[in-house]
Amino acid sequence: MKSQEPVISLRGATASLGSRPVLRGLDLTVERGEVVALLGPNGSGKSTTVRAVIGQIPVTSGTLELFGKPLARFRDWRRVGYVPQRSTAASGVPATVREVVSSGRLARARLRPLNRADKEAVNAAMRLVGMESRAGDSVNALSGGQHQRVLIARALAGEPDVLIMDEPLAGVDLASQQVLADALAEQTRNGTSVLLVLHELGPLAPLIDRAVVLHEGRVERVDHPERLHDLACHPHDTNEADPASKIETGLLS
Ligand SMILES: Nc1ncnc2c1ncn2[C@@H]1O[C@H](COP(=O)(O)OP(=O)(O)OP(=O)(O)O)[C@@H](O)[C@H]1O
Repeated sequence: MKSQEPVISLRGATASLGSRPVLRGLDLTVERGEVVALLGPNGSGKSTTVRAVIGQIPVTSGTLELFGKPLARFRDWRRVGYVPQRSTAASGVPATVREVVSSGRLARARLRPLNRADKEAVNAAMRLVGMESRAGDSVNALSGGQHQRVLIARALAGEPDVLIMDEPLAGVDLASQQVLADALAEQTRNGTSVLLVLHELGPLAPLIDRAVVLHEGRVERVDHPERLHDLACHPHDTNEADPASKIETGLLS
């Protein structure tokens, strides 16, 4: 692979849910080592975009490439870590935190028992999100924010080259948000690329290289997060005629 090839490349992508067209010609690129936030109002297609990228929703026209390969030929899923939109790690299954996080290592271990390197990666992932002391606890005994930490640790345990996360901070208290922001900062320092859906930039703002704002299944605007942050905090600085002024009306809240 050439190093210039983007980690994720969507060109003119369209996708539908049932009979409803949701992505309507979406262009999105995540370069190596880049952190890209997807923003936009409810229903603009953010979740659909990330689910299309991981192959859960078919792209009906346009192109989608991962690490320079068309999705249909992409096999190296261990390079991809995915944290779905808020769900619980538990689902009634009596698993411990360590077991759930270890499941994120399976694609790397390929059915052989976890070796020492695998176990170290699992411990490191739990440590990174501040859950190492809860390793032996049942995930059924965790709070919502702790579940979210475990799901992120599960994705990190596979040591992915790209992390794709759908609203990773939803329902997470401020202290946990900061723990997760620090964990992600550590990952990105190591060169991991990130695509994440956010409603608020919050403590992740300093990590984000590019914010992509969707509207009705297309990219409405691409900007540096500081500019969006300024608009959200000082909406009166914006010009009514400027499409940027739309940013204040709930795109970041
Ligand atoms: N299963 C489904 N069948 C039909 N339409 C759906 C389905 N799921 C979602 N949609 C519609 O697809 C559109 C895009 O949804 P999507 O979840 O991608 O938006 P989003 O930007 O992630 O929204 P949110 O901020 O609310 O999470 C919405 O109009 C939604 O109503």
